[in-house]
Amino acid sequence: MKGKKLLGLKLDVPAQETPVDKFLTASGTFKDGELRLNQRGLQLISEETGDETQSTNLKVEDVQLSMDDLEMIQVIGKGSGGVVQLVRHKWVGTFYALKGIQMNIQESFRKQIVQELKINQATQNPHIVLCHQSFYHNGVIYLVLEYMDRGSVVDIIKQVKTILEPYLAVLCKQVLEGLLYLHHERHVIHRDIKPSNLLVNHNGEVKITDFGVSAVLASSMGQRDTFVGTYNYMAPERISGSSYDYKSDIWSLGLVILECAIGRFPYIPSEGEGWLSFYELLEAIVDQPPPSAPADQFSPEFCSFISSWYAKHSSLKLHMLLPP
Ligand SMILES: Nc1ncnc2c1ncn2[C@@H]1O[C@H](COP(=O)(O)OP(=O)(O)OP(=O)(O)O)[C@@H](O)[C@H]1O
Repeated sequence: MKGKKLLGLKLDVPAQETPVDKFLTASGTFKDGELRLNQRGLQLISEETGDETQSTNLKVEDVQLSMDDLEMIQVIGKGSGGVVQLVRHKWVGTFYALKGIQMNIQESFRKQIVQELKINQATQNPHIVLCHQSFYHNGVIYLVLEYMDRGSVVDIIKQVKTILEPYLAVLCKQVLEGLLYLHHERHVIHRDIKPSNLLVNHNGEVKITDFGVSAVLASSMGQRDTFVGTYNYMAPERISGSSYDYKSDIWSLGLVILECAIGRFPYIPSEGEGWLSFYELLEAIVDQPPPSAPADQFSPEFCSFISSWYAKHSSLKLHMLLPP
């Protein structure tokens, strides 16, 4: 492997895992400064003294959910952190996606996850999957997420093989609006834009999920088996260890859009035999010219959109990509 530019690649060997109970109080609570996470959810300790008799118009999401309130319907997905299940609120009938994250990881990552949960729950935008609540139960942190009933873009590609340009324009616009919100209003980089993190519902709405928490999990897992899936869509500057910023999310989205158009991951190994190693793929992303849309299959506008995206991902501003 040539790998000159990969010198900065960081592959942290996970430190010895510490048992979960080391970070719990006797009542089964995570505490990190002002933040507390237990079966009753994520709370700021200073908020607990508030006058709880004030709220008159409670919605189900305003009442802290626990495992007892939820009926498991079926498993709908599995990620590196754990399983995602479709659940129904027993009394109200609302459906949610319940995502479990195993907390048998290092304390520093656990703390980061709790911090990220706080940002997640404060994030409200039509193009970001809503995280209603979170709670801790038997060694697992559960996120109660808005249920996206058409699954992810991975499921859509499996069904339709390729997505036509007009639909791609709609998908792209919605994801860009979500990113615009994350970057400009929340000042966070998603870090893990990929097809399985773009979810769709029956109204045709596309929403970004998994910001923050999944990036922490990805770094906590280092080179475990999930590493490949997580890093495929990384921008070259991230792989080579240079500083990266909001524009790295744009690179990843460009790759996803091209994948949706051509029906396969845009980088192909030169020998046609599959990647010899994961590092070969990383090297290709760093060294090879960025993939392009085949001119004989796509409109000139789409081809130029993709090539200008890659060419300028380090200098583009998000609003330049959005139609007026
Ligand atoms: N809110 C949701 N509504 C409907 N389905 C969901 C929801 N969240 C996740 N899923 C489904 O569960 C799958 C697994 O999601 P999860 O976020 O755990 O992992 P991932 O993004 O696929 O992979 P990784 O953990 O490596 O990032 C998704 O691909 C999607 O199909």
